[in-house]
Amino acid sequence: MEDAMRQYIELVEEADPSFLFDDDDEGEAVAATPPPGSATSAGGGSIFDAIRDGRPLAPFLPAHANAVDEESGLSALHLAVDSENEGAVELLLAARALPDAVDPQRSTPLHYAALLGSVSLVNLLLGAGSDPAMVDDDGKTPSTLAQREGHKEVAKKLLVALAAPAVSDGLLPGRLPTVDLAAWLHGDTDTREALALAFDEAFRNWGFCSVRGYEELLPEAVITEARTQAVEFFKLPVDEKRRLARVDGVVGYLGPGEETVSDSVGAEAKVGKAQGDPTAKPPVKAAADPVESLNLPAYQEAGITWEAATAAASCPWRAASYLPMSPTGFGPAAVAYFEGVTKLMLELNQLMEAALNLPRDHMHAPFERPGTLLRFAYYPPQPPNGGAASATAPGLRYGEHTDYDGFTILQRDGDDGLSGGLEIELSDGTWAPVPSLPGHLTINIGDLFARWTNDRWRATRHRVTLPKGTAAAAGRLSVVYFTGPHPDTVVSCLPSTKCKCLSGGPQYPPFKAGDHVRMKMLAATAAAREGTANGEGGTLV
Ligand SMILES: O=C(O)CCC(=O)C(=O)O
Ligand SMILES: [Fe+2]
Repeated sequence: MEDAMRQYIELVEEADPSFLFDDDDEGEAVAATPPPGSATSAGGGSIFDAIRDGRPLAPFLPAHANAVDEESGLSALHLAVDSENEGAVELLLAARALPDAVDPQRSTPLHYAALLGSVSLVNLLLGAGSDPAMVDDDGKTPSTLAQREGHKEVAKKLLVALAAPAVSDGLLPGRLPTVDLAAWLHGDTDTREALALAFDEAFRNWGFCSVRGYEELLPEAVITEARTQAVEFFKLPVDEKRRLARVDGVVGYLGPGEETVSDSVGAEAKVGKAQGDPTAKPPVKAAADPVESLNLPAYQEAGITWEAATAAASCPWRAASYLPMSPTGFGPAAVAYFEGVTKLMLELNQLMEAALNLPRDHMHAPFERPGTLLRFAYYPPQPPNGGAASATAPGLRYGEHTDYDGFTILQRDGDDGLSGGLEIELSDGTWAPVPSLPGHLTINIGDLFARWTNDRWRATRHRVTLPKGTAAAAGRLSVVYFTGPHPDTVVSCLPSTKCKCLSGGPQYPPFKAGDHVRMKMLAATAAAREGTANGEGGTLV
């Protein structure tokens, strides 16, 4: 095994979850700021001259560790890396030079090291906490540059670092593991192997990851159009939206308070592990969720025959009365989104096959006619004190829950690097925000995948909190694609040595995908149907 890979595995094994997602600084570029005074020493010349000439840096440190050359806009660290002066790089980092200073093109020292293809410089910088996810003005990460230049070893190291939680000294803020789909689609065998490994570790440790590089499957313009149309839809008078409520009150339009997602926790207990499910926790006390949603399912309603969802023409909810007449653009925009995000799902399934060493195309048959649900969720503005959030769960927009099915592909507000309220439960029971970054989707898995993988992968509990202060006055839109196999699929432990089913370990009894998902959906909407929710409830058609 490659050294980089071994190091990565060691890092992941040592990682402490409690440091993940402490994302105050997530994604922020740290501008290289010159220290007060000049970067010139009495000893002659500047720190930049000393680096260029290979002279001792001691007279300039630590005072000028973050000096910026006025002419070029480069930090001392940029220059030291560019000069391949490892000694200077070490001294600067030890003197607390900012590892992610940016030059006028927003390139970091790690971009420089990647372009040079220097393994040792990349190691030094990553070790000092350089962020491999930083993008320059051209939207390139260091790993993209290394790949472009044919520096395979460096590219692989950076890809693995990108997907791994930042652990360095355990005190630095962590980040959501990130998987670059473009690298998966176009990378060589080594690259794909590294990504599959990272994918497995992400779901094994956190149950969540971030995905980028999906543009060729799901273009940004399609996302924007779907979001724009959905926002217009939710502005419609409530009577008009209610026309899209469905007879069973489980899918279609659900008004504010008609869902209590935390009621779904534990609803799957009936299909629990024969030996007892050690991860099952008692259901949390339910409060109706102040959210309204339009849910476009592939299969849930009796009487609707499921047709192949990968072909837009036969998408089951397209011809049915699921879609609003107004705004007129919403239907086509939803179909375009559905097509793109379904392609994305199929790639994630292939990553899953590689990650779990499953036979190639193992996921193909169950997903040929997948049981998906496309959900547009709108969290209306709330008064700053938490208003409509109920007394039992003040400050929540969407209660604690695990998702029900396969991959959840979440597109949410947030070009600001903030979480927008999404939080996950860490293994010590504390909650941590999940940063949302431009050009990234958040992926997590639901209980069905956790069971299918015999709990190798985690269905992590999460919730949406109400932002504090005036931010609560802004509405919030999420576009969520719940993926899953055809409802008739019998789910029993995947034939992967990684899932320990082949060796006869404890397993869940087989269950039907559709039964499981349906049970959870019914549980989440039961209170509204029975008229006990504290929301306004609604007349179902
Ligand atoms: O809106 C979000 O950020 C998350 C929504 C969610 O967890 C869900 O719809 O299952
Ligand atoms: Fe969720």
